[in-house]
Amino acid sequence: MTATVALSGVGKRFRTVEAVRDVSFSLDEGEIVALVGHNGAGKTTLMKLMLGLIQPTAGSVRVLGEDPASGAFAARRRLGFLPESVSFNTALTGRETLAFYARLKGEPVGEALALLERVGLGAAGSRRVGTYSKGMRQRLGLAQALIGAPRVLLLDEPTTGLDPALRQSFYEILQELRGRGTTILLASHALSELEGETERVVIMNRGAMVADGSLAELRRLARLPVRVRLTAVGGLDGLAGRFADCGPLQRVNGHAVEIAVDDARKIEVVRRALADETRIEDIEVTPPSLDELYAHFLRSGEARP
Ligand SMILES: Nc1ncnc2c1ncn2[C@@H]1O[C@H](COP(=O)(O)OP(=O)(O)OP(=O)(O)O)[C@@H](O)[C@H]1O
Repeated sequence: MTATVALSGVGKRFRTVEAVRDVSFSLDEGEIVALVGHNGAGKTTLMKLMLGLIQPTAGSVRVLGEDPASGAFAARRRLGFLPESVSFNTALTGRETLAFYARLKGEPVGEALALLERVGLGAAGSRRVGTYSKGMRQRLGLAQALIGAPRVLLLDEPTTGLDPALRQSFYEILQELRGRGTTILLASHALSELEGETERVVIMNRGAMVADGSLAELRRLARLPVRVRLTAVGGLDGLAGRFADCGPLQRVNGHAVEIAVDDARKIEVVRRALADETRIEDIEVTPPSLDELYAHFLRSGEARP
């Protein structure tokens, strides 16, 4: 894998605010990485550093092998950015807007206009942006970010304002870009929707990185319990007692219990439940969600000195 973005010991201070401190990670070609953290955690600051809009006060930032804050940052054309709040000139049409950004980037206008179709705005291309819905403006923002087939795409809360169907097609576009080797960094608060879309997650807390890994790695590190839900035929008579030694157990309703088991013991619990097949009619095993992992790593980050 080739690293497209490399951060090493990066810090950024705005007067008294330490927005980012000692952050190191690198992003590879063809990966979608979620950047998550509470408001003010430093996500946008990291993106601005990668774009070269601001300079780090410590450490180094390299994007496509160059320093983005240097005046001669030739790789800027290979970078796409969708800011958190997209604001366009409302008097221009969608087509005029994309043509404007294409010229600004020195890219062929025709190719940029084809992106309107790609984000589902083909039919609305000749309408003024002032008449667009929030979701349409967001898609125009994505089309703008895709001009010039960027090798690195930085998206700041891109799915805000998109309905579920649009969100789905938005992630389809990202998966396609990933397949072509684009690096995608996606800052978001929408943890549950990220779960199926990204393999790797970087968690920020008050300017510091508190976790970086695939969901599987984060689950292994966090050692949070897996939930095993057993649904019994008839009542719960004796069921709680038979699984009491497996972990904390909660009644869900008159037919089901949920046991929080160590990952290492889940198979044993499932086997035991299967051996009870005359009584157990359903078994559901749920690993810790990204929401739970996020809360865990924020807590453990807070616990650090
Ligand atoms: N130009 C600036 N001047 C002073 N402080 C700033 C500046 N930009 C960011 N900050 C501060 O740096 C910290 C990190 O801000 P940043 O915008 O990176 O957070 P974020 O994780 O993107 O938050 P959100 O989820 O709300 O977008 C915050 O405390 C913010 O107030």
